Amino acid sequence: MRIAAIADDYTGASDLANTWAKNGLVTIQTIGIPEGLDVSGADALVVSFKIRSVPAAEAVAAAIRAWDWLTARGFDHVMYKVCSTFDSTDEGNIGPVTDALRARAGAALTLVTPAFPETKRTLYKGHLFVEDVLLSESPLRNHPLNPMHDPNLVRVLGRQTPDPVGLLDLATIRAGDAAVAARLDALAGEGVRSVIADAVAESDLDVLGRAAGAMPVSTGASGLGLGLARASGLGGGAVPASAPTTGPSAIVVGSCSARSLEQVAAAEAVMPVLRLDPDRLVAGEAIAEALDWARERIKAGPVLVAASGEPDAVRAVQARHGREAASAAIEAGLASLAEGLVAAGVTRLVVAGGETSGAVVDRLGIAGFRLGPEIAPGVPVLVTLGHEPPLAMALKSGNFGGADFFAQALTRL
Ligand SMILES: Nc1ncnc2c1ncn2[C@@H]1O[C@H](COP(=O)(O)OP(=O)(O)O)[C@@H](O)[C@H]1O
Ligand SMILES: O=C(O)[C@@H](O)C(=O)COP(=O)(O)O
Repeated sequence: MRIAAIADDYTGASDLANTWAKNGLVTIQTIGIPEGLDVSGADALVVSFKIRSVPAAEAVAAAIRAWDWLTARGFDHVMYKVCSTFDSTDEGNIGPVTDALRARAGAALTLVTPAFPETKRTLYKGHLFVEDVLLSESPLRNHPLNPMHDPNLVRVLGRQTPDPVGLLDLATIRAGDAAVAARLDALAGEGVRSVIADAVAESDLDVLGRAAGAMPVSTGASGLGLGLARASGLGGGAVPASAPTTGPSAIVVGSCSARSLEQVAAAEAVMPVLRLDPDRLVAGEAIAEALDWARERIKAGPVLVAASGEPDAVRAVQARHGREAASAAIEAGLASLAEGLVAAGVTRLVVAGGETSGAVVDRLGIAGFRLGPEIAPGVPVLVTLGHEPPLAMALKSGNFGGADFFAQALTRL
């Protein structure tokens, strides 16, 4: 079974590609549909889009294009990679894309689970836990673009799709493959189209990987990816080797997630850190000065530039400028900054934040990545394909990595 994924953001794509690569699948992460890239040697392909927060019709159109491209090239199963914290709004895009891919594949059901036990995202009776608390009590309640206030994913997904959503509960999963198959048949008979699946341990994801792998499409995060990898029968490839690059390094942070804020604070002890004024960023100012500041320092060592703010400050910025406008302007500013840093010789670049990574990678015109070793669960070293000179990068999801992630990442790039 050759497996592929359509990822709704670039950090999430690198997280899944990391799971597949470290399980021995030869994996390539592409940016969009890889028209000009040779991917023939890959067991597994992750096509990255920036479609988590765009209008649903746009997300559906991109996903369907990728589905057609992947299935025409012999991929047997395609997973829609969403966030392990189910980041989405009532308008989508998890429901609309899941429905559209199911219809395109002619499938009766889609299994949906964001569980990722390695990073402490678990699902019980349809309720998503992030570490020790429900999703709605986790820092995700303050996300700048998709604040998550409801931990019951049957309900959350139910608001994103006209079709009934069912639950495959842990007891059935623990009863094994036959019990799961019987329950899925019963749910399909009741008219259910999307099934939220519990999972607390990786062994639950082995069962779900086998069930999902028997269908053409699924929706999930790295945990389901692990189950699919194990079910695929592939996995003989070498675990990615370290590929240290020399040259100046920099870190660009647009994530406002609690973990990223902690990591920026920790970096202050070990490298120069510049915190940007978000109002000036929205006004299109501040980047030229930030670039001058960074250029003066990168020959001596790494620098970090952050736009990030605490939840109250982010809400205030959004109230002044509008949520979408503020996000788009800040992302564009950070993309210009990254472009300037690479032009100034930076070859080792860490970007924190999914939307931010999308904006930066697009601006740099990167076609895809080969996978390097894991830095922290969910965050691998990425080596650019089709960029001269090659860059060593890490795209850090908002809530991943320990407090010292940034310093740690630079020792691996
Ligand atoms: N100080 C700020 N005020 C308002 N929005 C901000 C600020 N700093 C960054 N942002 C925006 O917040 C969003 C963070 O999302 P993202 O990059 O996906 O991070 P995460 O991975 O943590 O979700 C981006 O759109 C970014 O431009
Ligand atoms: O599944 C996950 O948690 C990550 O892969 C992911 O998608 C995180 O998104 P961002 O926090 O927006 O980077």
